[in-house]
Amino acid sequence: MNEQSIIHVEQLTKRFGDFTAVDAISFEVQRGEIFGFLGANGAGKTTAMRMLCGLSMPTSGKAFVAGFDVYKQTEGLKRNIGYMSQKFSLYEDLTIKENIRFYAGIYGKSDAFIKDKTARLLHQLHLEDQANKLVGSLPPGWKQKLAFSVAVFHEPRIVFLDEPTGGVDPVTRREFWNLIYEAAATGITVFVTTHYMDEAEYCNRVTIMVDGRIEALDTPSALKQTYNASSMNEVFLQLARKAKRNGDEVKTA
Ligand SMILES: Nc1ncnc2c1ncn2[C@@H]1O[C@H](COP(=O)(O)OP(=O)(O)OP(=O)(O)O)[C@@H](O)[C@H]1O
Repeated sequence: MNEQSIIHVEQLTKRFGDFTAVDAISFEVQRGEIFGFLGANGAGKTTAMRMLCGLSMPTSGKAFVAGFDVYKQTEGLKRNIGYMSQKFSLYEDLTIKENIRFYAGIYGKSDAFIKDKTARLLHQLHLEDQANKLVGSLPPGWKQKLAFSVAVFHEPRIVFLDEPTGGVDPVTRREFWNLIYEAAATGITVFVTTHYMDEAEYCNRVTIMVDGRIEALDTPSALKQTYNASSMNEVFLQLARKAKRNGDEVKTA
């Protein structure tokens, strides 16, 4: 395992019965990288990410995240990562401040840490005047920015983002990516799945999954060169066209 890698994955596989959702994938992610995880619907992105977060047991293969073994050290793993999905939402009937306190409390942060960091966070998001407003009253883009900030509040070594910007407008998506860059600049590694190809261009390296396998992995510029494409969208279409799955298979859990 490379000294600098924060994620090390070797032949990682997940089967549901006879169906192989993730098929022997291998890769490394370096500390501080913004690592994009792309693929058509049903390619296996969420399944792979859930295994890396210690939420789903692999069928076979190896994976270490922040030095923790995803088979045996899931508690340590969960304490050292942040996670945000499109479906993850803050508690709408709690205020902004209460949400922050609730999630920070889960990670066992001290009162002094929570107080100081909350003040800095509200300032960064320009939400000082709204701290006591219910989250349910915020526009969707603000909820997403707040959800991201809460996911990295405990200063994890790596944050997993599963389609974090689904359904938000391009300006808000751009602002969201500024938050991602700020987090990466503090040394947090970012592992992000997205369907937006402009966002793929913002990543340091990008993986494209097709039918459970890693079909390509490189920097956006190297991928464009390899596939003789002018945009990541073109690269993606060339690869995703090979897919036989359509993502409509029934999810059982
Ligand atoms: N619990 C499960 N039981 C059976 N099949 C599953 C289960 N979870 C996922 N799958 C199947 O595994 C495949 C990969 O699904 P996954 O959700 O990982 O894809 P994805 O790349 O994240 O897709 P999307 O972009 O639509 O979220 C799909 O065919 C899906 O139907």
